[in-house]
Amino acid sequence: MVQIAKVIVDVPTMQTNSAYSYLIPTPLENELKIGMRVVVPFGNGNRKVQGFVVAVEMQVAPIQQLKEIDSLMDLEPVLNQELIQLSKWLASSTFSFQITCLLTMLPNVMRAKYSKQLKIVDKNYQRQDLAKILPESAWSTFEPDQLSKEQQSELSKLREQNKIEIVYQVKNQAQARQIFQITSQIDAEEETEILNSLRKNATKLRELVHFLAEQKDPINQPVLEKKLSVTVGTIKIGEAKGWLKRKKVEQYRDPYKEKQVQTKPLHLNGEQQTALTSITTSIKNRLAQTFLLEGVTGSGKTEVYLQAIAYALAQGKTAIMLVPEIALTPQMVTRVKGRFGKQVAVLHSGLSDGEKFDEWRRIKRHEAQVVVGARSAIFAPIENVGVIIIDEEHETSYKQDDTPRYHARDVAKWRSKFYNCPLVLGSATPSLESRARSERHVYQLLKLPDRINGHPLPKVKIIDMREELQSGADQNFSTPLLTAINQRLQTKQQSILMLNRRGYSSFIMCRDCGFVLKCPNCDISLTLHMDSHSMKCHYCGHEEPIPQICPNCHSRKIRYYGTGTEKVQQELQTQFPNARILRMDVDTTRRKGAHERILRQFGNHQADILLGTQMIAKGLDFPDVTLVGVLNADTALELPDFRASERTFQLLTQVSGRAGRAEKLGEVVIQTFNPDHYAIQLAKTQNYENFFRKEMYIRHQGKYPPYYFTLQITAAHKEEKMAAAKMYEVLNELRPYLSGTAIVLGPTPKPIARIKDKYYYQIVIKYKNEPKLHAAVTKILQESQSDYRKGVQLAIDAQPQSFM
Ligand SMILES: Nc1ncnc2c1ncn2[C@@H]1O[C@H](COP(=O)(O)OP(=O)(O)OP(=O)(O)O)[C@@H](O)[C@H]1O
Ligand SMILES: [Zn+2]
Ligand SMILES: [Zn+2]
Repeated sequence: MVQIAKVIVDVPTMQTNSAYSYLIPTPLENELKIGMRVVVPFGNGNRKVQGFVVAVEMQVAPIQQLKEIDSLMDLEPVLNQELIQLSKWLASSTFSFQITCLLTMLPNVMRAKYSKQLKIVDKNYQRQDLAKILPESAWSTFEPDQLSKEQQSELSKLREQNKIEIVYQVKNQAQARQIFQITSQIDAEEETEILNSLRKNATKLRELVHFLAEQKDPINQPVLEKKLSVTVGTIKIGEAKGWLKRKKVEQYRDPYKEKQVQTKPLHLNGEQQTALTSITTSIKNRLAQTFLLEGVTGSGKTEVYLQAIAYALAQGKTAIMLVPEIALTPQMVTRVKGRFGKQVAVLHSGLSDGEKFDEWRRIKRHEAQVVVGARSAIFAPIENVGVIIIDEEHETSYKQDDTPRYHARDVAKWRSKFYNCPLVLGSATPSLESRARSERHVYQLLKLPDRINGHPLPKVKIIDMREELQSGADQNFSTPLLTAINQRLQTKQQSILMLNRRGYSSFIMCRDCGFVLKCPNCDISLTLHMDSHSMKCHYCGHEEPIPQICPNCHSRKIRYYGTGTEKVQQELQTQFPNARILRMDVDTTRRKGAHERILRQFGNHQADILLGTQMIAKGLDFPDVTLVGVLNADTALELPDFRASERTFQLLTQVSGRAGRAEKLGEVVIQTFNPDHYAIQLAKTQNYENFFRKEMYIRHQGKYPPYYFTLQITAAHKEEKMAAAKMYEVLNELRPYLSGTAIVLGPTPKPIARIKDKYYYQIVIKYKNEPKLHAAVTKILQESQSDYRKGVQLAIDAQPQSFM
């Protein structure tokens, strides 16, 4: 019998979902664990590649010669058994490779080529002893694959005993920042004695002694320095006299170190209480139930989440809470941290790699019990989960648009089953899929139909821009909107204005020949940006100077068309010279912390108007905002997509919900060229239930989700005919496996047929029940590996968010 490790290898050009067997070298037999990364020889040339150990088995000595594990990349598992199991399911359900899924679950620093260091973490463990195993010179650029198996084994044991660890050297941030922690060595009795021995005018020393006599808990040196305004010198005297002990401790980078205001649970209203009780009952009874919490904007969903988390913690469990990408996170993080303080770990894309890694380690070491984060936080290495919450569950950002193309909701469901804990999906405008599932009692529907304290929903006015323009109004601002803004300025209330297009104007056109300046790499017009004085492509980032004469006919009559946030800001300022305007879009929030700053300024009344793209539509809770204006409600409606109405309704309802959340009444003005469209009409009354029924009818007619499942397959190539040919080939291969009830759309070019100099062709399959489809597509995926060399990229998206 021999010990065999099953390893999923990382070979990008030859990916497979099956694990390879490797012999475990004797010195590593006890140290190699499932979930560690290893270096193994692979292929004929015995090239060294990294891989994940996913199983360890005893086998009768195999007939063919097995290769040996080369070395351990980790001294401890980086993924636990649950996550390894999850990766397998994820690979299958998203048609991707297991290695891609495993890597997706790790923080960036562990994926990239950062250098590693060996650190002693147990202060009782001696440097000399470690030096016996490995010379100190090898600690700072620690490369496990350069070591003998015996050395690796020894180090692994030390890690297990928590004496050492591997740290990653993150650019310009020393890994694991160290600070001194101070522990008092004196008590009240000694205080008098010591004070008597000190000179009267040694004020600082006396203060220090007095402080130490009362301070029982360890305190960080910087905090102490500030508190007593003493110098390091004074503290060192204290150390020399034996009044205190100083010890180096690791300080995590804390992106939210500013003091959080501690908040207490609010007294719930009846509906909140009913919803909470359903959830806590599931937590208590360990039921993997999915709840859909449908509550109008401002109905207090967040408070229900917080109390459900509190309940889970009280039961000795942990919690995961997902929030949509970054825009919403600052306010939400503040609210969760305000309730649970240090127990919270935050994971989202706004953090640096180092910060994310620190938070990830805190979770892994069970130092954090609540994880709040964006999509990928669903892979947090947290255990013993008691409740999972997905706020704004309808948000598209929960679906990753690159491999693995997973939806966080599906991963959450898997983990909820694994831990037998409830999953709570919350929204004022649930996705049609989720709402339909609650109709069939797959999910349990919980409703919060009213705003807190009986505050009414804001009054919504729909403005027909066709009429407005005929009566000579401004392009961007109707008379009623201008009047409403003016009123707010007079009464010192705040306004939020949304325009779903950034930049200055959406395109430029020659009035003589109709020429529109397009991106050379994509089938899309370039957007004018005044602040950078350039034309930019929002798809590939291409940038070029603003043309003064038409490149086509050399006419000088080049005009700007369409409006972006930049131009509106300028016009708004002209209309209201004294108004203080903040702009929030991708361009103004590129820098780290910019989001937080803009929102803080608005919250502090340093501005009257917050103007932005859809980024400002969700989650914001500012009591003095009484006006919300939507400058153009039609941008989403015009897209050739089956979800266009759903997106429009959701966006309008969400953004309307920002108005009148506290005592003062709210008003919403929506400008549109399609005032009769049902998505806009129903957003007027914010009647989700009516919208749901109407939209379900239309989806049923069109055979779209949630009545049908969908699968999108896309081929990309530099040459259009190659992309098209591949799609026809795929379709021919699939046909025999499809039943007569499946509907195939395409092959067709994508609505934007060319992006970044590649042509895209797609097919969409709509189906109800196709038992052979999964296997057939998996096979096509495996075979497509060989197309890589021909430059054809195949992408498979199960249940895509749109067909665009
Ligand atoms: N039981 C309660 N008593 C008093 N105030 C409450 C209660 N529950 C929530 N609130 C307050 O009401 C406001 C709206 O609540 P919250 O932000 O949780 O609503 P929401 O449903 O999550 O909103 P949205 O979906 O619009 O983001 C908040 O300021 C919150 O502090
Ligand atoms: Zn021209
Ligand atoms: Zn482009």
